[in-house]
Amino acid sequence: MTKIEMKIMRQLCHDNINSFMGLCLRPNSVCVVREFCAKSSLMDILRNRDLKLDHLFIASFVEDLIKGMIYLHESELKVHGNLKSTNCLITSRWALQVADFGLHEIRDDQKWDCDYLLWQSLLWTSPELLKETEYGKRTVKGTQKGDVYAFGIILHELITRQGPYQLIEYQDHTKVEDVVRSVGEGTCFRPSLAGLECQGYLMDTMRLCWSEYPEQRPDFKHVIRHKLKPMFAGIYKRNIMDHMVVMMEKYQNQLEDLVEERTAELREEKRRTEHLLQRMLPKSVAQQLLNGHSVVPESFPSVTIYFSDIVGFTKISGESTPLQVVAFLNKLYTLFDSIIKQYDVYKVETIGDAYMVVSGVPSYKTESYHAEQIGTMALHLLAAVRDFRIPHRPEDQLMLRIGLHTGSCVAGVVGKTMPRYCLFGDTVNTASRMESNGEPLKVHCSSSTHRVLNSVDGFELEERGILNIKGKGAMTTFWLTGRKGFVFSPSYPDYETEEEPDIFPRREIGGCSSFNNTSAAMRAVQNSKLGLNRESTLSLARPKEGHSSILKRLVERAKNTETSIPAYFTPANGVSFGTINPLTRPIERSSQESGRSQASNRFRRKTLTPKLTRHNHDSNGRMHGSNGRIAFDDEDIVVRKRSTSLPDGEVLNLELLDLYSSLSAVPSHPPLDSSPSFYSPSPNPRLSQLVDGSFTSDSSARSSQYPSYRDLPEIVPRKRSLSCGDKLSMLGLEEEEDEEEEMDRRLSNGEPLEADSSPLITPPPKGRRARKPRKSTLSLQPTDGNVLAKKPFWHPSLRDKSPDASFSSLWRRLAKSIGDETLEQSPNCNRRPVNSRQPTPPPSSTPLNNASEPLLNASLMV
Ligand SMILES: Nc1nc2c(ncn2[C@@H]2O[C@H](COP(=O)(O)OP(=O)(O)OP(=O)(O)O)[C@@H](O)[C@H]2O)c(=O)[nH]1
Ligand SMILES: [Mg+2]
Repeated sequence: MTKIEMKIMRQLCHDNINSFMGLCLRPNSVCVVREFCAKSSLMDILRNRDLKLDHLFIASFVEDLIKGMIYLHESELKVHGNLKSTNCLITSRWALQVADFGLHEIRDDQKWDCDYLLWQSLLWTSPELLKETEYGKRTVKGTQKGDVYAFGIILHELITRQGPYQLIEYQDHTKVEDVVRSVGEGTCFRPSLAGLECQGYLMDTMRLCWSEYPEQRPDFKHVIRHKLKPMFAGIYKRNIMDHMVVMMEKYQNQLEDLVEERTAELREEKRRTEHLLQRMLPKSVAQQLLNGHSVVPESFPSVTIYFSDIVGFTKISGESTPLQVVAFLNKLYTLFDSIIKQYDVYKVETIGDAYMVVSGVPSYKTESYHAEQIGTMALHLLAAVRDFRIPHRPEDQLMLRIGLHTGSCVAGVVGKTMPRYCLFGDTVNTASRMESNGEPLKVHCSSSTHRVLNSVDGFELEERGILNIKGKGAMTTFWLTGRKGFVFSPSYPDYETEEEPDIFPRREIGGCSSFNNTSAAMRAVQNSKLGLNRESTLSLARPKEGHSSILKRLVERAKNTETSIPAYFTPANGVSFGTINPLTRPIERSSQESGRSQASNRFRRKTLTPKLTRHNHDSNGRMHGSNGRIAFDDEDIVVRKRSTSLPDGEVLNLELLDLYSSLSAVPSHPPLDSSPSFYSPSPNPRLSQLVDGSFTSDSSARSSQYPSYRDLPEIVPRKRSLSCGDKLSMLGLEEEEDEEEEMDRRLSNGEPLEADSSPLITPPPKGRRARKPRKSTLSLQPTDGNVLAKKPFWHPSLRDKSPDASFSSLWRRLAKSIGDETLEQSPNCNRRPVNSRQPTPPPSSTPLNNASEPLLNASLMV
């Protein structure tokens, strides 16, 4: 039985049927050898969220599946018996092929690696077959109605992309088993249609296909194909070859988008890393490290250093929980950080309650400038601390002691694991001594700082007297009490709503997080006269070429929420407000660009509303003979006839396709009339209309690039080029249309459809390989006996088939690759169809030219 079945299987030949080669028997397993499909299974494709499948892809898969199943059901095999999305394979050219049919006797003993796989494989099995097989304990041949049931489940999968019964997330068998048992119990448990975004006819078809009673399920050829006809309208509008080119282009564009998105993510990660580094080290130093340079220690002549410490911190910590201490210090240092941002200073470090800041490092200006920055900052911090409340001890006044000193120092990076930018020299010690010998809520400074501050306008200093400083001896020191003209408000920013560092929380990509709480930030600015961090808010605003879609979206979003952000510049430390609108320019630019596809960029110089001029058209608007023209104001582009089936060997003008698709964002224009010049309402269809030789208005094709199923027209008058499997050579074009119309009429009148007297697929003559009529656009041409020679390499009839991959050459490759394994099938069997239009190349001269892509796939069955 199996041998006969295999013979039949080997004779099957259809673009949508995966070729079966034979079996390879091993001691404990049987390998099925079949054609390899580069893009793996439909289930894998649907699960891959990176792949955007628009309705054209889905419709094309459905159409291929239906064609394959019609062929299979009309073949001698009659039944698939194992239809599921893992057995619908996708070729490198995005054609769907039905695989793993038949051989139920061999599968009967199949062992599953785990229970999940067993139960999962039953999700496509109809209730009556579940009962018959006792939930997969036995394998049966299956039935055509069972295949239809499986098709219904696959259709649902195609729409939801969430696996059969939307169980994509469940990887344990219990849930899957529950579902299978519910189906088997005959309770009409089926995938949910609630909230499904698809048109009514799709849901109807699904419901019909998975009817509880097999006799209520429709057949593929007459009912399913007819019911789903509106879905294929998009495909038929183009001919299959145009469609394939468009599909491949779309795939390519998707890949480009994906690369762009990933690049944007990478860029963002890099930005975060750099940002993190820049928070740990001064910017210039971080940049040197990022550039791979070592940082040489640098000496600075006269910098001013600030030290502060909390008086009684040890006592406070002793009386508090560690978490309270962390919360307290976090609140305090967030406040400090927000203040010091306004000054030209660098925060060196915090050690416990100690806070160290320097001005003059790593970029040095003048002695007085740096002393002035630190002096003003110290007064500002002191003012803020007076009003500061310890969160868990609101009654206590925080006692901060501040010390300043001016002098020379050396700065450099120490350590490799956690590199730190440190200051060295006696100036650091002296500044620390000034702090430790100071008094709470006072700024204590050395004589050198006093000298410099005295030279700057407005600083008020009082001599403290002579102090014996440990390790230094007697020193005259001073109190910095204020600065004339500067009133530091005791209020401080609402640090709880202050912008958070965007390196740790992954909230928004692209630096928009700074604006997340715009109003809070503005409030903070107004309350405290503090500025926003211009640096971080502007980081997104750098214009850059080739915005990724993620960035485009972000910029668009930012634009929508955009407000003028008051930004505070500190020429006089806290007196003036300005307004910046950092995002405006780049947004304008990116939003203009976002509306266009990449292809459009190439044609940007052309006007976006091209005038099409028809040439050689008749009164019906049909185009004759040679080329049409598109006039772009002053430029003419020749529209070539679709070339692939033309005897003069013209080629499809892909550039033009690109151009047309690039114009898809152009708003619609009035439909065509018969005047010689008109506007293009929708570019892509226009091309297909041009090449098809007829002009009709086409509204459905104006939909966006990824329309939902709702966008599909309910009923679209069939206007199509013929596709593979159509019996055009026998019927002629008109007969084909008549047959369709007749079927439409009968179905709409509720008349039964009797078996087709002229089947699309001629049943294979007994003992001979089925001959499949291959037509498509070729049939529009006078057959000259060697039409195949004119087929381009991507012609559907050649999809995934090496022209030289005759069975014998495949067999030789297989035999070579598996050595002396037993092969069930005779290699001498000639698989070339008797009436094949392509002469069979002699086996000896058959080059194995497709070696880079394996053509065989051996799936293991234990
Ligand atoms: N790329 C590629 N992947 C394949 C091919 N055939 C199968 N696969 C992968 O292997 C998975 C499992 O396929 P099979 O081994 O046939 O198992 P199954 O379809 O779940 O079960 P049965 O066919 O009933 O044995 C598929 O989902 C694909 O991911 C192929 O031709 N090409
Ligand atoms: Mg399989």
